[in-house]
Order: sequence, then structure tokens, then C-alpha cells
Amino acid sequence: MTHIEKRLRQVLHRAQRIVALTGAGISAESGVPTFRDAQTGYWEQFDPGELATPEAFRRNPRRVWAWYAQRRRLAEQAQPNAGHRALVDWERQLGGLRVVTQNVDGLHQRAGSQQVTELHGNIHRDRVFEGAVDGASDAPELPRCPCSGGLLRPDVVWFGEALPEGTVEAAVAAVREADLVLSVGTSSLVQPAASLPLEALERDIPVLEVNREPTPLTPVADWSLRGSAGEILPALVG
Ligand SMILES: CC(C)NC(=O)[C@H](Cc1c[nH]c2ccccc12)NC(=O)[C@H](CCCC/N=C(/NCCC(=O)O)S[C@H]1O[C@H](COP(=O)(O)OP(=O)(O)OC[C@H]2O[C@@H](n3cnc4c(N)ncnc43)[C@H](O)[C@@H]2O)[C@@H](O)[C@H]1O)NC(=O)OCc1ccccc1
Repeated sequence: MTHIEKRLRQVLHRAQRIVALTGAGISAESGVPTFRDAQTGYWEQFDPGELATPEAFRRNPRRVWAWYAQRRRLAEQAQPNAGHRALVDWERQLGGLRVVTQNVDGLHQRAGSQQVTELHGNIHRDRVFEGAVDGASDAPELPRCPCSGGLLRPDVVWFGEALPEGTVEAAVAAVREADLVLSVGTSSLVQPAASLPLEALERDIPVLEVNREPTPLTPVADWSLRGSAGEILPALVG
């Protein structure tokens, strides 16, 4: 066993306060497409500027709702996979494990994770869209708030929008208190989520990346295990 593997085993064995940062890759094995994977990723087929920005919704709420409605159905039909379940097993073993996710599919909660911070919101919830929407009057089929009559939008964070109140602060605080930070199935490209592992590294808190591909985090992570989350995470929990 190499020195690196020995140190990883020690850290895994001793870890008590783990924070798992997750992205679309942990839900890939549940049949939920990722965003940036070659061929299969959403952003390979669609322009995020046309679907995941407030401007896109203002210009064409029907188009944005059609995409989110399709993704919502997919997330409802999807089942948590071995990767989600491994984090639940680890949580039970340790008596606590915080999941900080960029995913909006709710699969961590459905797997049984008790401490989940949703950085980018949740696709199964709606909220009222602030501001005017082009052609809202001739879109009677679109969902509206029963109280205000305001046009509803998915309760997710679009590009250029602030993350839900307090989530970044809560995530940073959890990372700073951790003794091991996992970065699982994320391309580590979207801010501010991608900065969270750097918060840990700045405090010499070990960072373990799990991803099928290298990412911008790979060169600075303490370990980067190549493979699928559904295979590697159960092996780590042991
Ligand atoms: C692209 C990037 C450069 N842009 C940003 O970061 C922007 C702009 C920005 C802000 N600061 C910056 C600094 C520098 C540069 C740019 C910026 N950030 C923002 O706009 C954020 C908002 C970011 C959130 C945007 N919303 C999403 N989605 C909508 C919800 C939805 O519909 O889902 S982001 C979108 O990308 C996020 C990250 O993607 P990943 O989860 O990492 O998925 P990806 O497909 O990229 O990667 C999957 C990985 O898994 C791996 N994989 C695949 N299968 C497996 C497998 N089986 N096992 C293991 N690994 C696997 C693959 O190899 C791959 O590496 C996802 O969460 C997804 O939600 N808001 C904000 O900054 O607001 C300001 C502000 C502040 C105050 C007040 C007002 C405004």
C-alpha cells in the first residue's frame, strides 16, 4: 500500500465530521442527465442562457417551464443509487454527515440523508417570479400563485442569481468544521460552489475528489479517485 493510500485509509478511518459536496455526477447512475458531460450533458444540447437564467424566463416562460417540467418528471421517476445510499450509511455510522449539493433533484433526501444543504434550490418546489414576463397574459396554462396570481417559476437558482439566503454561509461554516471534505460528481466549474473545497484546503482539511474525469480541483485535491460514485463511495464507507 503506497504512502498516499495509507494516509487516505487513516483519514477515512479517523474522520468524524465529513462534508460531502455533490454535483450532477452522483445522480447520473439514477438516469438524471448531467450538464457538462460530453454528448449526454444538458449544456451539450441546450444553451443555458436560453433555459437557466431569469432573462430566459422573462423572454419565454413557456420554453423554460417545458424543460423544467420534463426534468421534474425525470427526477420524480428516478431512484437514489448506491452513491446516495453510501452517504446515508456513512451518516449513520458517524451519527452525522452534511451533504452540500448543487443538485435540485432531491435524491439525497429520498435516499435518507438527514442534513442536506441545497445550494441551487429544488426542482420539486415553485415560487413566484419577481418582475414582468413577456407574453405572460397570453400564457394562461402556465402555473400561477393561487394567492397573488403571480406567475410561478421553479424554485431553483439560475445563473446570475444569488443562492438561497444563508446557504453559502452554512456551507462554508460546515466545511471549516470538517475533518474530511468529499467532492463527488461535480465539474468544479460553477461558483460559488466550486470554491468550497478551496476553503478546506486553505485550512489543511483533507479533500477527496471522486469523479469519472479530472476537474480543475484534481491538481490541488489530496486524493482524486477516478470512477463512478456508485462504485467508489460504497467501497470507501466499507
Ligand atoms: C459556468 C460558471 C463559470 N458560471 C458561474 O459560476 C456563475 C457566474 C459566476 C459567478 N461568480 C463567478 C466567478 C467567476 C466566473 C463566473 C462566475 N455562477 C452563478 O451565476 C451563480 C449561480 C450558480 C447556479 C446556477 N444554476 C445552475 N443550474 C440551475 C438549476 C438547475 O436547473 O439545475 S448551475 C448548474 O451547474 C451546476 C454544476 O454542475 P455539476 O453539478 O458540477 O454538473 P456537471 O455536469 O458540470 O459535472 C458533472 C461531473 O460529474 C462527473 N460524473 C458524471 N457521471 C459520474 C458518476 N457516475 N460518478 C462520478 N462522477 C461522475 C463528470 O465527469 C463531471 O465532472 C449544477 O448544479 C447545475 O445546477 N450565481 C451568482 O454567482 O450570482 C451572483 C450574485 C450574487 C449576489 C447577488 C446576485 C447575484
